[in-house]
Amino acid sequence: MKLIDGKALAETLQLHLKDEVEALVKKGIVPGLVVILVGENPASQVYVRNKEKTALKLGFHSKVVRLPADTSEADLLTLIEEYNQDEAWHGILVQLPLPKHISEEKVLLAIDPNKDVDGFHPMNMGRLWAGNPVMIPSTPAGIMEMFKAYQVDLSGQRAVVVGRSNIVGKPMAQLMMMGNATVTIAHSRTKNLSALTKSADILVVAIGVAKFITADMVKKGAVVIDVGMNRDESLKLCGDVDFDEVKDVARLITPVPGGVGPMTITMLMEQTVRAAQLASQK
Ligand SMILES: NC(=O)C1=CN([C@@H]2O[C@H](COP(=O)(O)OP(=O)(O)OC[C@H]3O[C@@H](n4cnc5c(N)ncnc54)[C@H](OP(=O)(O)O)[C@@H]3O)[C@@H](O)[C@H]2O)C=CC1
Ligand SMILES: Nc1nc(=O)c2c([nH]1)NC[C@@H]1CN(c3ccc(C(=O)N[C@@H](CCC(=O)O)C(=O)O)cc3)C=[N+]21
Repeated sequence: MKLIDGKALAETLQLHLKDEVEALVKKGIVPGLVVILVGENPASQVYVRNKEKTALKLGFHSKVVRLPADTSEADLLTLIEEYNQDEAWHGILVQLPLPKHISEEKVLLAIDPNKDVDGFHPMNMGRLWAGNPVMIPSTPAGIMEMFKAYQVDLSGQRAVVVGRSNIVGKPMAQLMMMGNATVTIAHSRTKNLSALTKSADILVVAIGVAKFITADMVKKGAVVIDVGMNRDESLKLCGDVDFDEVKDVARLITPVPGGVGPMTITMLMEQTVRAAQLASQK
């Protein structure tokens, strides 16, 4: 077994990004990322803090807008429109999940697709599925970077994605299909899931169930990517894959923490730099 070190790869990529930011700053453009967080979800607080830290480290213009949980949908939409109009901000990210009284669909539609560094706007989702992506969701984008760095050739491989969310599972499947893998998407209604996962050369798991994937569900020599962010019995951070078991079966495997998470943040920063570059070419 070999570890896919997402933390180290993220740091390497961030060094390159820093150079790109410096080049932009010389041209008078400072990449700007605004993160909007509604409510007090504790996990969201951690992620948002990590994003803010990284943005500042890279020399971005960065801001986190923290709004109370009872913020109205109308007020949030108005705020998004203000950031859409303001040229100082190249990326706008509204942290998910949102409180129940706010429509996620309306909020995602309100973000200018050119500033949608998450790639969650239906326009960007459509472009991705049409095979001409502009903004790519950062978690699957980070996983594709891991494949590149660890020379995982997807072509002709059998890939299985467990989880069908719009933010991870679906875009992940499409990106691997674009890399010429043969992709199957599994979910909570999939029958005989373990036979399916065991057939995978590449297994990506994004379900949010602690240590769900056990060694008997994995093919010997598979590449296993664990997107999950859960707490185990002792409240320790853990993934959807039972790492201690599966590491002896897999050829390559990502840890949690230190795997997909740091790559997600890095790709978000990269998309913001790209959004700033695109805006400067207009
Ligand atoms: N590291 C990172 O950067 C990121 C980590 N995450 C983490 O990844 C996990 C998934 O997130 P997200 O994609 O938003 O998840 P969602 O909760 O939106 O979706 C979960 C998906 O998993 C499926 N699922 C749930 N239980 C099972 C099961 N027992 N067997 C098979 N499929 C199942 C669901 O199926 P169905 O559709 O049938 O309900 C659904 O498609 C979470 O732990 C989240 O915290 C998320 C984003 C980024
Ligand atoms: N609009 C939006 N965009 C997102 O990109 C988005 C979102 N909403 N909602 C929630 C998910 C989750 N997510 C993570 C980001 C970083 C880590 C991360 O940094 N993880 C560290 C550990 C963090 C810790 O210590 O808890 C690691 O895995 O090593 C994890 C998860 C982004 N998401």
